[in-house]
Amino acid sequence: MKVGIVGAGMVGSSAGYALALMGLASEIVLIDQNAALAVAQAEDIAHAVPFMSSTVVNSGHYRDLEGAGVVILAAGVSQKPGETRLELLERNAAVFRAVLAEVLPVVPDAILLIASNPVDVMTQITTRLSGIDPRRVIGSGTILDTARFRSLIGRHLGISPQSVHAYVLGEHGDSEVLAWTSARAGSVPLSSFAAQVGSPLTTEVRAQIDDGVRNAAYKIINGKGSTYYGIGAGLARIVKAIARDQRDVLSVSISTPEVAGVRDVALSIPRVVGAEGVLADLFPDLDDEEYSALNRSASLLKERADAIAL
Ligand SMILES: NC(=O)C1=CN([C@@H]2O[C@H](COP(=O)(O)OP(=O)(O)OC[C@H]3O[C@@H](n4cnc5c(N)ncnc54)[C@H](O)[C@@H]3O)[C@@H](O)[C@H]2O)C=CC1
Ligand SMILES: CC(=O)C(=O)O
Repeated sequence: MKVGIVGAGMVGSSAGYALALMGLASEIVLIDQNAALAVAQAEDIAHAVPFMSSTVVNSGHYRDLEGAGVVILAAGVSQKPGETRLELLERNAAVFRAVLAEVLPVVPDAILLIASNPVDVMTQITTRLSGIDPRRVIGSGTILDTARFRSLIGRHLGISPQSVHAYVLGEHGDSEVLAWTSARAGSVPLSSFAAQVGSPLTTEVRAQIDDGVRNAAYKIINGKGSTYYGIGAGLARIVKAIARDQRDVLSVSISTPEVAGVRDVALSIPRVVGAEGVLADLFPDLDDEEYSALNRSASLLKERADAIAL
């Protein structure tokens, strides 16, 4: 599958690098308003290819997206230290208006995979502006938060994060909801597993993990300016599910008819992802506190998306 990437900065190039190393795309095209940056990133990534795969990596213009099955949208501004994702909204909405006007005429049938923040609202905006079936306009949503959650739980329990089945729901941002109630390790409920291995999930441990997940981006941005390796791999993981029609259950964001009592809102819940985009939505069992938190997250996102003029 040919994959287009619009925005060849840290996130777009990291996604391209991950895709190339994993051999998930036959061809990658990187596009950026800074054409020299796109050329340089494509060349650098192409030099990694002979070690790992046979992906053809190019830079190009919007017309070079023709034939792409997935287009990743990673253009726009990123957070400065202390800035929230939602504070980027007006600036990145303007970027998306310009970018979509170029992308849509060339690849009206491609699946759009959105990374730019605030990713849930950008997903809702893209759905509205494009008129594409909402199941084919996919935000990376909480795929990264879910990876952070699984990593910290795995570390606490002394097991691989791949044996942890837990999801972060709602906004990819401050109001996100760590779904503890439905979390499992292997097939065992998380608290039971934790007790059996002698590493109980005390209130203090849960609070530390919550902080580690919710505030990961702020800490990384303070330390090195931006985050990109994690989301680069996450975007490649979503492309893999699409390109190979894997029907993986991933926490991604799409515009959804109703979540936790809130209508027409883009946010993350676990969803089945395959060649046609999102094939099914899954609503995990939540306790009252988690449900209320998801309702608050959904309400906040809907309010922000409804307020933006297109
Ligand atoms: N969804 C997620 O989990 C994550 C999302 N992000 C978001 O991804 C976005 C990109 O972040 P970075 O790559 O670090 O930023 P960056 O500044 O390194 O790259 C952004 C690129 O977009 C390009 N661009 C801006 N306006 C454009 C336009 N109109 N047309 C074409 N290209 C344009 C810029 O020239 C720049 O190269 C940000 O919004 C950031 O917050 C970052 C990390 C994780
Ligand atoms: C920047 C961002 O959205 C993240 O790393 O979660």
